[in-house]
Amino acid sequence: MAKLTVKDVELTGKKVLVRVDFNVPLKDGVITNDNRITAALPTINYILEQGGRAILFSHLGRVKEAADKAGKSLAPVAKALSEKLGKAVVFTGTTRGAELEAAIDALKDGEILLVENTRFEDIDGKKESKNDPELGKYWASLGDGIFVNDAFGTAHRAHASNVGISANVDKAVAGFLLENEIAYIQEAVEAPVRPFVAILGGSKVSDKIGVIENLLSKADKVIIGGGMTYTFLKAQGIEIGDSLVEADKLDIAKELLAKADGKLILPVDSKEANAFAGYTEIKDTDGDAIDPGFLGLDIGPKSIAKFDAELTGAKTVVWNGPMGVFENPDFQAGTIGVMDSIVKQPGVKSIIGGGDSAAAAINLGYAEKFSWISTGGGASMELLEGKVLPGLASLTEK
Ligand SMILES: Nc1ncnc2c1ncn2[C@@H]1O[C@H](COP(=O)(O)OP(=O)(O)OP(=O)(O)O)[C@@H](O)[C@H]1O
Ligand SMILES: O=C(O)[C@H](O)COP(=O)(O)O
Repeated sequence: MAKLTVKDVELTGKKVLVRVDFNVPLKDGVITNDNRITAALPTINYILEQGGRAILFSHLGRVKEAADKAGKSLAPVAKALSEKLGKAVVFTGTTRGAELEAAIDALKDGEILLVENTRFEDIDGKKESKNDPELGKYWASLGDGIFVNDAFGTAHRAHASNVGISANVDKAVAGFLLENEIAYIQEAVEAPVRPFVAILGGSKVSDKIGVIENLLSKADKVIIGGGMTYTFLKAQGIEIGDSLVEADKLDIAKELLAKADGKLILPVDSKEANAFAGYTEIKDTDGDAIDPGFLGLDIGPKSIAKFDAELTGAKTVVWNGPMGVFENPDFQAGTIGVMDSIVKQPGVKSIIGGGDSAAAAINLGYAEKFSWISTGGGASMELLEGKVLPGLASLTEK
C-alpha cells in the first residue's frame, strides 16, 4: 500500500493516537457482536508490545443531542476490550479536559486508554462529524505526533477523529486491519484474478446503483438477488405482486440492464409468500413473475442452481447483500445456496462486503470459509463503488 503503516514508525515510549471502529451493536448495555473489537486487536497488541502508550478513539452510534448519549458510552467496550487484552484499559468517560489529560500523562509504556465516544462532541455543533479543526488539533495534541488509523468501518467519513487528527500529526499511518481491508477489497476490484463475479443483494437498488455501475465495468458478471431484484423485474414489465419495489428507480434499473450487455444476471424464480410476516402460504414461483397478492422474499431453487452455474470456476467473488430475508429461516435458502456455491470454488478469493451479508455469513456458520469478511458496511460499499475513502486518503504517503 502506498501509505505508511504501523510497521513503518517507531512506537517505543510514544503516546500513540489510535482510531478504531468500536461502533458495535449493544442491547441493554451488552455487546451483541464483538467482531470489530477482535479485528482491532492485532494493531493494538502490536503497539503495546512495541512499548507504545495507546490512546484509542472510537465513535458509537449517532449522537445529535444530550438525550442521545444514553446507552452510547464506550464503558462496556472498555470492559470487553480489557477482557480480550487481558490487561487494564483506562477509561475516564470523557472526550477532553483535565481528567483525560492527566490519565494520558499517567500512562506507562505498554498501557492503554480509551477515550469516550467521539460523537459526544456532536452535541455542541457537530464538532466530531463536521471535522471541527479545533477538535482534530486538540485530540492530536494528546499524542506524540503518531496517529494509527485502524478504523476501516469509518474510513468513508471525514471526521475530526480520523482526518482531523491525521492533519495535525507528523505521521498518520494505517493499522493492520485497515491495511488488510484495503488490500482484499481494492485488489479484488482493481486487479482481480478472473473470472471475477460480483453478487449484490439486500433490500434496495438505490443503495447500490454506484456499486452496480462500478462493478459492471470491472467484473465479468454481476449477479443480482434480494429485494432489489423486483425493481429490475418490474423495469422489464414482469409482474412482481406486492414485492419490494422502488418506483423512482425503474428508469435507472432499465438503463443498467441496457448498459450491462448481458453481464447482469437476475433470478429466474422466487420463493413467495402471501405476507411479509404472518403469512399463511409459501411457494416457489414457476418463472420469474410473482403471483398477485404475494411477495418475493428469497430467490427460488432454479435461481440457486443458475447462480451456482454462473459461479462455477470463479477465482474472485465479491458478495454484498443477502439473497432474501435471511433473518427468517423460511427465506434463508437462497443466501445459504449462494454461500455454498462461492466457498466450494477451488482457489477462489471470496470477499464479503460487510453489513448484513457479514452477519448472515457469521450467523449461518460460514465465517471461516470466506477469504475475507469486511468489518465495514458503508466503507466497503464505497470502496466497491470505486470511491476514495477520506480516512485512507488522509494518511501519510510512503
Ligand atoms: N426479497 C426481499 N424483500 C424484502 N427484504 C429483503 C429481501 N431480500 C433481502 N431483504 C432484506 O434486506 C436486508 C439487507 O439489505 P441491505 O441493503 O441492508 O444489505 P447489506 O448491503 O448487506 O447491508 P449493509 O448496507 O448494512 O452493508 C435484510 O434485512 C433482508 O431481510
Ligand atoms: O457502522 C458503520 O458503518 C461505521 O461505524 C460508521 O458509522 P456511521 O454510519 O454512523 O458513520
